[in-house]
Amino acid sequence: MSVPVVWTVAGSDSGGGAGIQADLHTFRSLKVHGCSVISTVTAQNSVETTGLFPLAADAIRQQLECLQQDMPPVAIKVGLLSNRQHLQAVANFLKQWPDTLPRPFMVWDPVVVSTQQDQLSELKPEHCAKLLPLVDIITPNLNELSWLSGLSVNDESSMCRAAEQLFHAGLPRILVTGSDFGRADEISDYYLSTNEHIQYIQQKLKTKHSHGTGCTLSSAIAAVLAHDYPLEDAITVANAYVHQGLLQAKGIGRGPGPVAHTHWPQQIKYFPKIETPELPYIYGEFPRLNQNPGLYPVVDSYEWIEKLLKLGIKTLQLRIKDVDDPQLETAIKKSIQLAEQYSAQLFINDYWQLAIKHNAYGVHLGQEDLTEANLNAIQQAGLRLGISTHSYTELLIANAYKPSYIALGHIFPTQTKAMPSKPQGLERLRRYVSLLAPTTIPTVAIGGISLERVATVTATGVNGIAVVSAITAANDVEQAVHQLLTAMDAKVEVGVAHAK
Ligand SMILES: Cc1ncc(COP(=O)(O)OP(=O)(O)O)c(N)n1
Ligand SMILES: Cc1nc(C(=O)O)sc1CCOP(=O)(O)O
Ligand SMILES: [Mg+2]
Repeated sequence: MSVPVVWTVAGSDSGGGAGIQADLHTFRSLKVHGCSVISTVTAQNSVETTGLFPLAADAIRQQLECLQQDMPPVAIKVGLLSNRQHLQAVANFLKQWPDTLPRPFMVWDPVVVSTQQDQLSELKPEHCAKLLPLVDIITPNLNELSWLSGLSVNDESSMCRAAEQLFHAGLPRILVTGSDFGRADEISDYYLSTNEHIQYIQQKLKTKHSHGTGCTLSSAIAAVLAHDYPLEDAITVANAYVHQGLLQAKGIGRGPGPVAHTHWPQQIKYFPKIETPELPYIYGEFPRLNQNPGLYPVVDSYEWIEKLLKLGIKTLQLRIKDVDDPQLETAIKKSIQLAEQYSAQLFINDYWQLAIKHNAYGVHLGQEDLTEANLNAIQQAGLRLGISTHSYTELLIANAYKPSYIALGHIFPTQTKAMPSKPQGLERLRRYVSLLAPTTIPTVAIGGISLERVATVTATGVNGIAVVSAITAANDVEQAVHQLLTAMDAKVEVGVAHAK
């Protein structure tokens, strides 16, 4: 597989902790090929900056043009631009991006002042208006946001006002980094666009070795995006990469040492808590499953439920998509009663009120349902809860509710449902399964899983495999169930189950 190319346009930090050096370390750790366009050479150590040597704007232009001829990027991170001419050179280059090349994703970290509080740039906020409409996201800290917007920012509402001002200037999105707004223990990055507000929250760390965090975060966002993750996941993984780097940072030099650069974050303890204003808060956890899901058919009628229970299936889902079906409540009620007789784990998709009313074993909800459904009521009624996820970000949101299982989809292309996200593939499934392992919450893979694919999916360590068409489109259902179970090496006898 080819390695994605990412560029950084930034200053050189002779101390090796920030700027171009931090960006290239990040790119290497996150497995992209990094190209570097140097804007300024700084004489800098961990204590002070003693010299700034901005290159001529023409040197920046030539580096950019030379790279474009041969190594076009998937994403570009822009850091230190020392003056108006630098900014103009980058803006002109982007404006003339040829239609023949895919447009790269642009991340701009507007660096003005160093960690040691040295002024690094002569840029004025009014110069920045030229670049704002050409980038996809900027990643300022609170001081930089204040500087850019000309507004004082000291709480969430002034932060949102400052962001609005930049949106009016043509900026589409912003990630405001490292804000605590007076909280003692937690620190947040806020992602804001005209219609979204996501907060990435971490425990505050005591380390002083945080040199290069802003550069590292923005270059990590560019690197993860280049691997074709959605933006909210690029931010999630970049946030975890920086948190891991802060925890592992060793002091080098007498001042603040550099963030450590290791590898793609793999442990859930490094990942942020994610909140949005719409997501409900609930305390406690949902009941555990009686057994791992194993083969988990998802079907749309009572008749299917009955057939599968008789074949020995122990975890299954009733997913009726016709809201006007006059038999809806009857089908749900009868399915719940029959599954109970077979001691099976039946999940009702979507209709959580009916599931509570008829005392179902569990409910399955999608991410968008989390904001609508009454999770407290489901929990109080003692029902299990399964939650769908399609990304790192959704997985972390689901995990915070301590559900009975977490579904990971869609793994392969599926004909059964129109999906807004891309198929995740086995490599991401493996990453998610191992990320969730310490939580002991069972995982279920779904989407495009056919008999031929079952063995490789099982090998990821996932605890359940949910299928629709592999069963409902089979000519011989009993044989399909038998083959799927055999492929999963499930120790369930087929065709002999009886109600208790
Ligand atoms: C096991 C399992 N995983 C995912 C889904 C999808 O649920 P949802 O996101 O609620 O979408 P719909 O099924 O309602 O279209 C599922 N049903 N089961
Ligand atoms: C209902 C559903 N939910 C998905 C998700 O990823 O959330 S994929 C999916 C369809 C699964 O059907 P099949 O096994 O026929 O591909
Ligand atoms: Mg649903």
